[in-house]
Amino acid sequence: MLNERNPIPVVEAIKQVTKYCKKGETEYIELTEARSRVLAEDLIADHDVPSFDRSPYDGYALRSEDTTEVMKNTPKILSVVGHIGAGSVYHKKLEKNQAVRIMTGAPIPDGADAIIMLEDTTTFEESGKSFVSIRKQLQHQQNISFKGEDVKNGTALVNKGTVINPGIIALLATFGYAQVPVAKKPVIGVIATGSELLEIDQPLEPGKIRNSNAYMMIGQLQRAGAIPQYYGALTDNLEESLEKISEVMKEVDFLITTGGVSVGDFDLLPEIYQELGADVLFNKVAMRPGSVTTVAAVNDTLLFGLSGNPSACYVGFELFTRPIIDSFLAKETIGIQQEQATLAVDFSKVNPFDRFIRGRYEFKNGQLVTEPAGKDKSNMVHSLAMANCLIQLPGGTEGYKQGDKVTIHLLGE
Ligand SMILES: Nc1nc2c(c(=O)[nH]1)N[C@H]1C(S)=C(S)[C@@H](COP(=O)(O)OP(=O)(O)OC[C@H]3O[C@@H](n4cnc5c(N)ncnc54)[C@H](O)[C@@H]3O)O[C@H]1N2
Ligand code: MOO
Ligand SMILES: [Mg+2]
Repeated sequence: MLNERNPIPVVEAIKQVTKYCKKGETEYIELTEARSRVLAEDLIADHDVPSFDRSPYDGYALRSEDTTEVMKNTPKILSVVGHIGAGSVYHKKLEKNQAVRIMTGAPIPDGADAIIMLEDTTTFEESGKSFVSIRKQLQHQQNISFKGEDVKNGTALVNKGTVINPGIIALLATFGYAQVPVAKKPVIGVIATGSELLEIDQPLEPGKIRNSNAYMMIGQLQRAGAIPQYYGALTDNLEESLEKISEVMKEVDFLITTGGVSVGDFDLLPEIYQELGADVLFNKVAMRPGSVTTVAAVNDTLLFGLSGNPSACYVGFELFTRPIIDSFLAKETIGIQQEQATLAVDFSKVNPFDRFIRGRYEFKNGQLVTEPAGKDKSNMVHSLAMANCLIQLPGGTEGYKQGDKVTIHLLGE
């Protein structure tokens, strides 16, 4: 048990946490439920797409050699021997000077090697028979959508670990995935702590506040692709809290608590970790907000002791819990996307610790620019609502100036 608090660098803290990465199992779900889930197996084509040569136009299928004598003012007349739409097949072989009227998507009849568009033809009837007048010469294989031109059998299409988007859903449907193998979502318990907390349906009372962190984290967990399991708020009572946390740990893959990790008289988490015999990975990180963020492990179950201050809780989640979710889902990329952006305003507050400011980014004249989303104190909630990124300002002895290049962490909204 760590009693002293030695701040460790953020990257070191992330490294400590990711040692406990565990990969979840695979489950099969309906294709209609697959969007935003993580593909658990490589998607490899098991047939050509299209699986037959087909017409890209509404027109006539013909033998290009029958069009060699077509001149500008002397069209060629072909006998129309069939009529097929997409989904139908012309079963005979096309003979000399024959054509089949064909619609987009229909298979090229045997013997035909080109398609002429309807616009380049005139159809007429004579003695109860159909004919088409061809006004254009065609080349061998002209206007054919070839078997396998889109995807060749055996092509690796999408890697496992990729988040499924509507385009991938189109591929999965093309290859007949009625059930899709996806990474099972981790179940993550959420417990709020603090005798001051009211539930969201309770009226305010003197000295009390509504529990916003638990609901915020439920949203963050859903955004990250996990299943939140909310176990309510605990009052500052050691025995009851210890009992509840020990019980909940058995039901979840990971557990997050918010509040009670600092040095206050009612901050019970340090003692709870001790009672649990937990291995405390760190209890101070060289960052603002969230310096008191604590992560402990009981066997392979991580306990994320996030701060009670809303902004510190939010940042602690994004930096430390999100990578664990990504690795449980076996995502190709772990952690939220980082980019370089230009600071749009001065940020003069100096801090020896790295700062993660709730920010907004946008493109201006092709450049990514960013600025704080609102007031920056860790006990504030308002700026969280406006944030679409975290602006990382490395600790030091000087502030930052408008125009400085900074790293931003995109929250994925
Ligand atoms: N003497 C010191 N005091 C404090 C230190 C320190 O190093 N020395 N650290 C400060 C920092 S930094 C932070 S951050 C907070 C962390 O406090 P805890 O994680 O122990 O959280 P609590 O004390 O339980 O609550 C802090 C604050 O947040 C409010 N809170 C708690 N839970 C919720 C919730 N579910 N929804 C909304 N708001 C919540 C709570 O009412 C308090 O106002 O400690 C500083 N102090
Ligand atoms: O560093 Mo505390 O965790 O936000 O203000
Ligand atoms: Mg406290």
